[in-house]
Amino acid sequence: MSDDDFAQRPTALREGAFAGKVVLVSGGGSGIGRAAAILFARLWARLVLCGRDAGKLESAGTCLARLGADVSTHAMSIRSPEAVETLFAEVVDRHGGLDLLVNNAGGQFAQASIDIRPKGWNAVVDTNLNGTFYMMQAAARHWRDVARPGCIVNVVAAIWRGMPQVAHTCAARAGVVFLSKTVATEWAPLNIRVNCVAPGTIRTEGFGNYSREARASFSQANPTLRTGDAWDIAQAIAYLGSDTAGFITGETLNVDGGSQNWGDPWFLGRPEYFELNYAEARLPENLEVQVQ
Ligand SMILES: CCC/C=C/C(=O)SCCNC(=O)CCNC(=O)[C@H](O)C(C)(C)COP(=O)([O-])OP(=O)([O-])OC[C@H]1O[C@@H](n2cnc3c(N)ncnc32)[C@H](O)[C@@H]1OP(=O)([O-])[O-]
Ligand SMILES: NC(=O)C1=CN([C@@H]2O[C@H](COP(=O)(O)OP(=O)(O)OC[C@H]3O[C@@H](n4cnc5c(N)ncnc54)[C@H](OP(=O)(O)O)[C@@H]3O)[C@@H](O)[C@H]2O)C=CC1
Repeated sequence: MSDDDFAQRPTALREGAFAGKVVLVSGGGSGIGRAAAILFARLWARLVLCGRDAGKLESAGTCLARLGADVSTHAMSIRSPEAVETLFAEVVDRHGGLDLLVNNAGGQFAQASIDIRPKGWNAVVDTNLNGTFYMMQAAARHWRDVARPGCIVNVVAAIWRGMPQVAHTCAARAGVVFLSKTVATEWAPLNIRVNCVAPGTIRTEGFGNYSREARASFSQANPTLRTGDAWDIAQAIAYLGSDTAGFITGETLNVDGGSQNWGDPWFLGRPEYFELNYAEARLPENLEVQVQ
């Protein structure tokens, strides 16, 4: 899907639903974050994008400005608590405050958990769990200090049956889900809602990090036997971030084509051990009798 497609795709959300609201999307330069930013621009939000790669952010910023959005871009890493603090100071300075934080930045590399080294484990947990927490905490402190309501949507993953070959990200995303449930209660008195969206396999630029075999498994990893696209996730994010979802907090919305129930994505390809061969399967003797 291209920017132009996302600028045209139908959406259930009301035009102007985010008029006057400031929305911060981390990882807004590509994939799901970029699609979400385009949707928010179409709903009249003012936008803040952050990510590490200034070039990606600039390109997304140009696209959003073309759609008429007031947008600022900030090259930084969510892994640095100091950079997060600076980001929020810049947002307040430039936009006067924040209404919705979309924690979409994240990622991982595929590796058997038995081989993951401490630096790699820490890099993934630091981005997906710690970085997400720094952003959530900075947003909550801002809303507490200015006595205004706020809303957070965290993009996690469909972790419910484990994620073989990306154990680090599975552990980190599980952390974010339960962190979200926890602070949804703690921060309710501050009028802050906190929810998650759990994507299944969604074809984005991020797929380029995986082998052809892995990508083939992604497209058959749910009962619909296809991948989702960034617009599917963008709409779920916008719904949970909107006033329409005002009575929803501490929830995780799965947008996964049913992968919770059936399907197995393999980030390095399916190991031979898991290749099923019903024709040659040996049946237990008593079952053999019933079958005859
Ligand atoms: C559910 C369906 C599908 C889901 C799809 C998506 O999510 S798509 C969307 C998601 N998009 C993405 O996932 C985008 C890509 N992912 C990222 O950018 C990740 O955030 C990151 C953590 C890999 C980069 O963090 P960073 O900048 O800190 O990385 P760094 O380069 O400095 O490495 C630090 C250490 O990590 C280790 N290590 C790293 N790579 C590999 C590897 N291939 N192999 C083995 N190990 C690897 C290594 O120990 C390395 O240290 P070393 O040995 O080099 O001294
Ligand atoms: N596509 C899929 O199938 C699924 C995706 N997800 C998750 O959805 C989110 C979006 O992924 P997707 O759009 O597919 O892939 P992308 O790789 O396009 O998006 C990841 C984004 O995160 C940003 N990012 C990564 N690390 C940091 C950091 N330390 N600080 C700031 N920004 C960072 C990247 O920007 P930059 O490079 O500029 O830093 C990039 O824009 C990710 O969290 C991903 O893991 C979850 C399940 C499935």
